[in-house]
Amino acid sequence: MLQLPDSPPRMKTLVSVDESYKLCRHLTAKYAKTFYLGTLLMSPAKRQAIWAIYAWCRRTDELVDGPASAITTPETLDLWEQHLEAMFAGHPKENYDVALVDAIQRFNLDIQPFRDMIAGQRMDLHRSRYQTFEELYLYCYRVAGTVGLMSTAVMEVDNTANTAPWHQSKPLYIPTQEAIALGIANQLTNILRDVGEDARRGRIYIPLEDLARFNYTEQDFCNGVVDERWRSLMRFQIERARQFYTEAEKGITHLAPDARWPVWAASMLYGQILDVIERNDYDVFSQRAYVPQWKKLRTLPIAWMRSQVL
Ligand SMILES: CC(C)=CCC/C(C)=C/CC/C(C)=C/CC/C(C)=C/[C@@H]1[C@@H](COP(=O)(O)OP(=O)(O)O)[C@]1(C)CC/C=C(\C)CC/C=C(\C)CCC=C(C)C
Ligand SMILES: [Mn+2]
Repeated sequence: MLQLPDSPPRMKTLVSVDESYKLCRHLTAKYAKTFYLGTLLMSPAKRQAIWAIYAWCRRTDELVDGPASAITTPETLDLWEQHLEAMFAGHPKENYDVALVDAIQRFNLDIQPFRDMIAGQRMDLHRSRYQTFEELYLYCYRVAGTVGLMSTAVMEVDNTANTAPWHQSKPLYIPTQEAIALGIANQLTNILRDVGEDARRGRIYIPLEDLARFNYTEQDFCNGVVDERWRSLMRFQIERARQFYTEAEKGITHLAPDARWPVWAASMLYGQILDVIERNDYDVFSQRAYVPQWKKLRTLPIAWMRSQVL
């Protein structure tokens, strides 16, 4: 269980940078098999930084979603935000933070996406319904689009085109919108995969305006009704998520060459969850869409090909 300590001791002795990266690596490997696989395709410095970011994001999410979430209050998140400010000032408070402080300095990370992520977790404290897609989009930007921004800063953009004389008039393209789009696509996928789990916790992330459009009620949702209305509604949601994957994938070619394969892999692997939902005939209430390991491994060479030619 991940938990924020009530009041950290003043002069706590923390682990070394290497030890801290190891902790972050273990956490990533344990909680995020798909992302972990993607990070193994990166250069050592980049993969370590992504583990540190992952660990911070996961621990932030656990505050509102984990086993001890019942005792999380807005003040808990205020304290978490103070720890964040301290990290960006170079002062880690906990063992996991040591690696993130190192990554912040190495990659000159911006604090704003981290603050926005906390704002997204605050939404989970007091909201369990979204009326429109615009409202859901803001939530998705905060909890996931921000991860795209954090990760892009680590993976770096391709600046080779700008150093070649024949490209000098071409401005450096930073694929910010595409990075956010991949975060949104992943989060929409998460939402569709976790419908059953969220319904049991009284949460509906699918916009209520979409439920109404397909004549499907909140009561149907809470009862886990899978019928033609639900299938049409899910087809619509899946199509929307895929549009974000398509937008995101156009940006991959603008990333540094060594980052393209892991990002193609992460995008394709996460997108396959949508294929499984379709194969399960859209029943996300009683079964969890799961991509088997052998299928994930089979995807890696295809992702590599795309990273070379697209
Ligand atoms: C130009 C271009 C395409 C650049 C690529 C940018 C890029 C790498 C984008 C990826 C963005 C990404 C991995 C987003 C993750 C979204 C996500 C899964 C968010 C989860 C939120 C809350 O959901 P929920 O509570 O419903 O989910 P659980 O059931 O609890 O899982 C999060 C849990 C918020 C916290 C996010 C994470 C823990 C994931 C962080 C992931 C990374 C840092 C890994 C990035 C991976 C690679 C391979 C670069
Ligand atoms: Mn969560």
